[in-house]
This record gives sequence, C-alpha cells and structure tokens, in this order.
Amino acid sequence: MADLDTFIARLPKAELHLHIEGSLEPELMFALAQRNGVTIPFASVEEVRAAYSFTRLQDFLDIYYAGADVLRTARDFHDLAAAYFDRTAADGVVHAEIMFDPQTHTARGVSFDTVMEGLLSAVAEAEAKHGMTVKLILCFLRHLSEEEAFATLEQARPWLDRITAVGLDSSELGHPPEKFARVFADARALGLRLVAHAGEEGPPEYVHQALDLLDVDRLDHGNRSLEDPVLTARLARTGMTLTVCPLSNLKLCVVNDMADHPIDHMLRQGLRATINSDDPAYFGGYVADNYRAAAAARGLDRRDLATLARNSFLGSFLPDDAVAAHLARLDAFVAEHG
Ligand SMILES: Nc1ncnc2[nH]cnc12
Ligand SMILES: [Zn+2]
Repeated sequence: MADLDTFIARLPKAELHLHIEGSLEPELMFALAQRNGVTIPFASVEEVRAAYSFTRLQDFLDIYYAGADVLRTARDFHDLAAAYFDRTAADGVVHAEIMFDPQTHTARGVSFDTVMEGLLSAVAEAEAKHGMTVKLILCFLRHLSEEEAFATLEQARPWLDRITAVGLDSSELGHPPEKFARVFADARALGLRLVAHAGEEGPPEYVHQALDLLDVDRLDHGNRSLEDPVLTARLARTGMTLTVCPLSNLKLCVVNDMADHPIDHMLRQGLRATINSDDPAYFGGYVADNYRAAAAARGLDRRDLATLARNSFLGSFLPDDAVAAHLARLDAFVAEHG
C-alpha cells in the first residue's frame, strides 16, 4: 500500500471524541428542517457552510446549538447517527464512543427517551451493517447548573445499561470541572466511566481539576496541559488518554496553523494521544481527514499513525479481551502495510 491516504483510511482505529450533534451535515439539517417544518436561519447549504468561521469555541457552540433545533423525533436521531456510522466506517473506524448532549434536546421539549431510542436503533443497525461496536457517552452541558446535570443523570437512570460514560462539554472558560464534582461522583457510583473536556480553551488548572476532583478516566482535548511540565509528566506517567482533535483545534483557533499543532510533541513526550474529529460536519473533516491533516502538517510517519490508532484502542472503554483482539488486528495490518 504505497499511498499514505489509503493507509490512513484502512488503518483500523477507534474514534473516542465525537459529538453526534456535531456530525449534522448541512444537507441533513435542511432535510430535517423541511421534514419537521422547522425554520432555520440559512437560505442554502452554501450559506450554512459559509457561517462556519469561528474565532473561539463559543462562536461555534452558538451555531451548533441552533443547528440541533431540527432534531425532533427518534427518526431524526436515528438518521443523524446512521449517517455518521456509514461515513466513519469508510474511515476504518471499527469502534466508536460517541457523545450526545441530552440537555440540548430536553430544553426544547424533546424527551430523553426520544434521543435514546433514535440513537440506539442506529447503533444496532451499524453493529449489524458495519460490524463496528459503539458506546454512548452522555455529556452534561457545563454552562448549565449542577442541579440541571443531576436532573439529567436522573433521566438517564432507565437507560444506564446502554450508557457507558458521562462527559462534560460546552463553554469551558468560567465553568471549571469543580462545578460538577458531586454529579460526577454520583455517576461513578452508578458504575459509569468518566470523561471531561479540559484544557481546550481552559487553563492547565482545569485539567488538574478534571483529574483530582472529577477523577476522569480520559481527557477530551487536554492541549493546554502542555503549558505545565509537571502536569504533562503526570499524564504520561499515569497513561492518561487524551482525545485530541486537530481540525477542531484549527477551526476554533486553539492552534493558529496546523503546522503549530502539538500532536507529535505529545507522542514524543509519551502521552497517550489519540486523533478524533470532535464535530466533523462543522470542522471540515471526519477522523481520517484529521489523521491526514496532522500527518501532512507535522510529518507523522506510518509508525506514528499506528501508535495513534493503537492508543485509540488502549484508551477505549472496551473490555481487555476486545482491546487485545483489536491490537492484534492492528499489528497484522501494520506488518502487512506499514
Ligand atoms: N469542541 C467542543 N468543546 C466543547 N464543547 C463541545 N461541544 C461540541 N464540541 C465541543
Ligand atoms: Zn468535543
């Protein structure tokens, strides 16, 4: 396999940082708006894409929450997730751990159960059609209150056997992890795994809090950890997985240029970094596009790319035997094509 693009597309990998609402392509946004009789503030698909120019996280979040308004029925959530699974299977994704934001929907009168029914029917279909495995991560919106997060965890109770983890997303600055320490402790007591966005825009102190006060199993983004050498050494020593999202980082100005992206430094410092797409419909690419962009800008070779894929399985919430089976298949792929 001479061609690096094909190597990347076929490299078996897991995606660990994907917001399903962020996979809403403008074409589907228009189709769902029409199906549900919802008015959206855009006249055309081109106009939607032209609006995707952000200077910081909040610019994006405003548009992302507005776009999610077209999602009303279980069928809508099914169609959204099915489109993502089809697209990502073509990128070599054999396991996906996808996040969803129930509060974005319950605030509009769409029930928690509607969201779950739609997502789970698409998961069952993808597992049968693509042979992939999928886990769900319920994210709390950090700009909302602790009380609202507790209420959301309560709504999740009937579905806990289908939810693997809770996460923390939305506007990071001004909403430190400590705000959710008690709800995360309750989630842990319910048997859920824990992840949190930290160090995307927020300072290294927020990463410390995610580790010390939330006791997360995995860090989403984590880029700004690199500003703190002691923290970086701790993340490396403890084998903490970082779900890094290069195209997102570029679009949201976490880095000014892909040439400045720290993905290779992360690997060289022994961090268990992974590559993910975050919100692919908004940031210009799915997971393989993210591998390609990082490889081109930072000179990653096949070994580095295989390490990133390896880290994606090691950092997943799959049981040990399933991780071992994925690593064996990855090793066989690299032995043949590396
Ligand atoms: N990159 C991101 N950071 C915080 N919240 C998000 N919600 C969706 N994408 C997000
Ligand atoms: Zn994210």
